[in-house]
Amino acid sequence: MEEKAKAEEKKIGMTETWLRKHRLLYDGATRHPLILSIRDGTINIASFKTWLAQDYLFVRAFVPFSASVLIKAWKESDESGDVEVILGGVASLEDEISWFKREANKWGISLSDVVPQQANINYCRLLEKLMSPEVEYTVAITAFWAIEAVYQESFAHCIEEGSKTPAELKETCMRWGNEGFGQYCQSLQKIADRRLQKASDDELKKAEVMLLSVLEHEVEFWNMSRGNV
Ligand SMILES: Cc1ncc(CO)c(N)n1
Repeated sequence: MEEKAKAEEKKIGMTETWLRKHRLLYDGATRHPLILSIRDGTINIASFKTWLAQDYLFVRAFVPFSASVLIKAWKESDESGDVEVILGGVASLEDEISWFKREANKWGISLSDVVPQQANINYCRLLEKLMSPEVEYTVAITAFWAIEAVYQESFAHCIEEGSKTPAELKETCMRWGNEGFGQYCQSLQKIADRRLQKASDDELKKAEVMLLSVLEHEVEFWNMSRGNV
């Protein structure tokens, strides 16, 4: 059966259909060894610091990307509520950047000296491609949702009952693992599903390929911290 029909029959969204189809890759992105090591308390702090420093650079690039999704929503969306949801995300990035600065300070990391690693450069390049006005809103919002959802699922796993996450890493996990962020991700997923339901086959294909690309970049991003293990 065609995927679109499958999604309609089971009354699940296109994004969920894709996550089931690409389960292995999704688990690779959300249950990475770095995340598992945070959860079981065996994390090497040097790995954490590498991730933190690299993610600060990523989030700086994520700001203009988020703004570009906001512009696409304003121009192309069939529902005005999308703008508010995305605006909420854009607005929270100022606090997020301040948090990265405080957290880096706590760990003795000088952010101005951080050099982006290849996986980070590659991921930021993908964000830049997505900022192009030629990229459809449906494709961009699918990527936006996936990027946020991977962090939500990953860090929520570290604060679940039974996890042995070290106390000094709990705040980091709460940042993306908290319920509010989870609800925000669900709002993004709903928008993506609504758009994908109306999308052409060509757009659907592009969005699915983009989802896979995001997941692959997320795995590579976590892998950067392996240099310290
Ligand atoms: C690499 C990466 N993916 C997703 C997020 C969530 O915004 C982040 N901060 N960094």
